[in-house]
Amino acid sequence: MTKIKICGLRTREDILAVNQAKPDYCGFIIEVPKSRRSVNREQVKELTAGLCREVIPVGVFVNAPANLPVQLLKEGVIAVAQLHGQEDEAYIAGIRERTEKPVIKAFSVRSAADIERALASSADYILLDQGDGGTGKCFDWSFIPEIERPFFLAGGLGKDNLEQAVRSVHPWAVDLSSSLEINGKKDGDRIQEAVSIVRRIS
Ligand SMILES: O=C(O)c1ccccc1NCC(=O)[C@H](O)[C@H](O)COP(=O)(O)O
Repeated sequence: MTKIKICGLRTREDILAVNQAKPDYCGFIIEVPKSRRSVNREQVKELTAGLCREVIPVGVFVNAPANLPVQLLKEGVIAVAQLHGQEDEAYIAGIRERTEKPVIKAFSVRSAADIERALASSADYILLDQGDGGTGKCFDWSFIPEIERPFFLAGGLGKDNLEQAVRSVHPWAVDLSSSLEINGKKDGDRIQEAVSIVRRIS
């Protein structure tokens, strides 16, 4: 069954919405000043405290000092670290050794070579995305070959292309953010609709 991650949660209303819709994962953009979805470590602690147990909390980081994801993983505030910057193999290895928790490494796809680079990653999961993350835009899925390892597909996914993405690209998980927002805020009905689409077709 294809898994679904809802990313960029910021408020208690967002938590109530995912508790109801029950995606497999939810994501928090943590201390990324350039993102309007950024939350600080205290906020993410408060938010995840209200999260139901079935939904796995993922911390999304961009070139953060490694102590930030390590501390939050060790405290159990997040269960998975998603690295969305230029973190290298040594950084990934360090987090895994220090925490024994899973790591998702995101790659921006502009060519088939970017996919090759992603496939060589030692991370537990790779995430194929457009641009810097949270852009609401798709990349060209025709770059994606048959992939044996589990991967997240992200970038511009929404109700109009979710079914096509699952059926044609066969990702292990889909990751959505922008299309689930109205005026910059997550919308509970859109979250529910996206989860229902994925549950129905997988
Ligand atoms: O969402 C952000 O603002 C963001 C900022 C910096 C790094 C990553 C970010 N988002 C990561 C995600 O996992 C998004 O869900 C993913 O890129 C898909 O986004 P969208 O195209 O908006 O559905």
